[in-house]
Amino acid sequence: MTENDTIITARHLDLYYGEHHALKDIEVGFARHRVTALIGPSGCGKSTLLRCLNRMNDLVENVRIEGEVRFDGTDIYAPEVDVVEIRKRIGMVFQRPNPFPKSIYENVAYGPRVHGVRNRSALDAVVEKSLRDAAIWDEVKDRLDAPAFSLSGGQQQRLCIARTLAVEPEVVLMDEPCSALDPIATAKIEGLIEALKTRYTVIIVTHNMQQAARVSDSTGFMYLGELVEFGETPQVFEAPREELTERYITGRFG
Ligand SMILES: Nc1ncnc2c1ncn2[C@@H]1O[C@H](COP(=O)(O)OP(=O)(O)OP(=O)(O)O)[C@@H](O)[C@H]1O
Repeated sequence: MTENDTIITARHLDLYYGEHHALKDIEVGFARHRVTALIGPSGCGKSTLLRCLNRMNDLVENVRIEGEVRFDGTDIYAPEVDVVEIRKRIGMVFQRPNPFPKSIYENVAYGPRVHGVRNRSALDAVVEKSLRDAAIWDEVKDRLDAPAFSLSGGQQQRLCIARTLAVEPEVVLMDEPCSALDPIATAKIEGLIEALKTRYTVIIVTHNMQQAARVSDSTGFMYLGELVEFGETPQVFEAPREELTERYITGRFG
């Protein structure tokens, strides 16, 4: 992979929660306009790695990060970096849908407003586009003023994706976005992820190996804070190079 194809690169990345060494010398490049899945047993560091990529771990007390994360060549941990700008360009969708206690419209308009869009027709346009891109426009277009909490869980998650897309990120990080959803809502989000990669780079943490195999182009397998294997998804699932990976994906673990 050339530097150009890689949008985010981690080099010699170590993370400590107090004494606990949660990420160990991670070296990885995430490809632009592709979907990358991070898999591995509970507690192996998937969410921690994901949160390092847009500095979400800054919000955690007692955390120490060493090494480098570069986004389009810029070291995102450099002192002069504007964290708000980084989180705008690298958005995040969480495990449980977390809409604001506001209307559907206001949830999506919030980010663009914070970033300076004031004009009502410009906001209307961005709200419609984001809801369309998140494949929920048809379901909500006649009730944009209804509370976000009146939507189903799956709809709320797509609304949260629309809210993330509204500030035009380049990368969308998803931390187990389907774990609180039923199979139908999950299928909708998986279809959406496939559609998003033409314009965005998606990095998704999932417990669900079938989901990783279905949605991703590349897969990273983590174990005890290390990135054990990283490669094209069919290779990782069908011909893993590492025995640990093979044991995990065939269910012969522990
Ligand atoms: N805020 C925190 N403070 C202290 N330790 C933490 C914190 N967050 C995570 N850890 C620890 O770091 C390790 C990695 O956690 P992380 O949540 O990244 O794993 P994970 O692979 O995403 O797990 P899961 O699949 O269960 O969500 C675990 O041992 C966890 O207990």
